[in-house]
Amino acid sequence: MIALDVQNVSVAYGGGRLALRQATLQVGGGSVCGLVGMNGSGKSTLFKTVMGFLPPLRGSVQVFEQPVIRAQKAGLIAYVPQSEDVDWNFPVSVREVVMMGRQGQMGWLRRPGAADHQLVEESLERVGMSAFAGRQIGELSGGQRKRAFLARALAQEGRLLLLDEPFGGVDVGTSEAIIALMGELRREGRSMLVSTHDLGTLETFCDEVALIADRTVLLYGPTDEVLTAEHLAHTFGGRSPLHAPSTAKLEARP
Ligand SMILES: Nc1ncnc2c1ncn2[C@@H]1O[C@H](COP(=O)(O)OP(=O)(O)OP(=O)(O)O)[C@@H](O)[C@H]1O
Repeated sequence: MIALDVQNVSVAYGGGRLALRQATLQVGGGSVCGLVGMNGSGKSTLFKTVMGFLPPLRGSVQVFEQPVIRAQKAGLIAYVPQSEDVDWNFPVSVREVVMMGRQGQMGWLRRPGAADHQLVEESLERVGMSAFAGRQIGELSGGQRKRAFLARALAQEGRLLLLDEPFGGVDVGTSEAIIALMGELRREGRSMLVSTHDLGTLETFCDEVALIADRTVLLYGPTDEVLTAEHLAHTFGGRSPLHAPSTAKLEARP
């Protein structure tokens, strides 16, 4: 089954110029897909579109064969935002952030039950943040902040995880811990779309890679087919698209 199916999606912020132009991308069920491109190429916009924050002007987005809004309501999509997109002064503790991951499942009026509390503690434990659970989120290091939001995504139990630059501003140890966690999640059958500038580690954790430049997806498919010097030169040289995404089109996995 295809976890994420983005077809010819165009998006603009506030009716301005297009921030995504006819982007097409698929992520296979149970796969980890790296999303690679320069600053301003459209990675965060793609995440926001898949989250349903930005409605496409054209094209369609489906998550596990459901429209985004329905997939969102069903709690299928978990999002780990870029650190820049979080208000770190917000007066909330790490534990409270992680509990926010349960909100969709609880509904707005229900209070968390024992199972919710247990899942929050397990998620904190899994990312090594139990000792920091009571801390205000602004009082964390860069790596701890990433871990806190990863724990929120775990608590949510989403089947598709969107990780926007999980390695930004973290040390080698934290990067390795995040990669190990992604491996565990993949073995659990979760699918991931992971934006990163860290080209060196892509091959270690990605089944698939999507290259994005000038606000559209140039190419996506199996890591070894996509991640060539020539393709990367096109992506980072800002030149025109190589060829249609279908050349390295993903085979659907069971
Ligand atoms: N809130 C916004 N309002 C208007 N335009 C925006 C907004 N956010 C991003 N854009 C524009 O949309 C395009 C894609 O930006 P986006 O933030 O998706 O890139 P990115 O690949 O995530 O970049 P980075 O690697 O720097 O995070 C850019 O041209 C950018 O200037």
